[in-house]
Amino acid sequence: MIELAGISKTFQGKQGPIHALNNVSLSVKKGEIYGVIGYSGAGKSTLIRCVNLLEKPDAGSVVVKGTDLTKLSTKKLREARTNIGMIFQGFNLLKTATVYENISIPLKLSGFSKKEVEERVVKYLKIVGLDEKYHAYPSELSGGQKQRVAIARALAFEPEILLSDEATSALDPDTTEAILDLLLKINKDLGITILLITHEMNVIQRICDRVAVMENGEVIEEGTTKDIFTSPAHQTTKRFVSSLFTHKIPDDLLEKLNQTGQVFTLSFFGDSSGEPALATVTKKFDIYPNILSGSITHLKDETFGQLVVHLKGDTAEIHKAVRYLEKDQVHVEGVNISDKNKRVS
Ligand SMILES: Nc1ncnc2c1ncn2[C@@H]1O[C@H](COP(=O)(O)OP(=O)(O)OP(=O)(O)O)[C@@H](O)[C@H]1O
Repeated sequence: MIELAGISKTFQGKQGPIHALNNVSLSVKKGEIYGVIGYSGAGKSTLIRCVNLLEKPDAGSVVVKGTDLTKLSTKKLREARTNIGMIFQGFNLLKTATVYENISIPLKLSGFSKKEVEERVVKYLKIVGLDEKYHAYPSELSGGQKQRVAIARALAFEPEILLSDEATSALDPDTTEAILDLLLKINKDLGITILLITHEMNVIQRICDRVAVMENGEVIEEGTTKDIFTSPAHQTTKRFVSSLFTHKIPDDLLEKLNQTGQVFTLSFFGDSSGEPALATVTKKFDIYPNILSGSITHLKDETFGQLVVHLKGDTAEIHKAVRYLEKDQVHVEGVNISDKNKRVS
């Protein structure tokens, strides 16, 4: 649906050139929710703005539904953009216009008939759950309600793609949850493909099918949300995952425990989260587990649990137990002495 290939973008800053994007490629499939995560300055905003050419890349192609947008005339690009809605952290609503007008004005300007405009405003305000606020001004709405208006405005053009630029970053945790639920509903019920950028791992955890991690203008890791959570490879990805699972084991305890066995992080997915895997290996092998920390949460469609355990016993028995767990769909990662001082993820 969206194919970015070799995208580079350099800005001329006061202190010299800033390489905001350096040869970035990624591919978003039809119907999925794809998240790009990174710390401030990683290049996320520049990247998402390249998808609808609000930012023109210096190099690379932006192919949306088979058409390279960088090759289009201004007129054709304007048409192509109507298929790509966008929502922003700051909502970008007209302050002096009502909720109704915020949605209807862009439609009128695009040439829709009065009847069509009315039908669409009613339909999409209902979908975002704001059909009682037609005549309110943005100043009379909460942050979550403003974002709902912005989402209705984007949906009113009936796009196949929705770009979300930190849409929940200015919202409190409960409102964030509600807006993420709305994005899931839009994706599922209307079949809209969503590409979002965020610096919050809980956004990825809750709604994304796949994720790219960005740093210094580059994609440093990419995969399904499940893979990124169970086996993050890059240090930055590990930091993002551990921001949700803070199993911090004190240094001296870790050192002591590793003298009588080994400490592991066990990650469970889906059905395996409900199985007593640890109890089974304890019966089968000559090991004694001690649970140091644990948590369970939901990824988009699956349950994801983590346990940090100390397995006490003979090295050979521990290895057999680990192999058994791995066969049982449990992802096992050792927490070594060299990992102390780091959060376990
Ligand atoms: N118009 C611009 N002119 C000059 N430099 C820019 C411009 N836009 C972005 N940059 C620089 O490009 C780099 C990437 O910025 P970008 O906003 O894409 O990052 P980001 O990951 O979205 O960060 P944040 O989460 O803080 O918005 C930064 O160093 C930024 O200062």
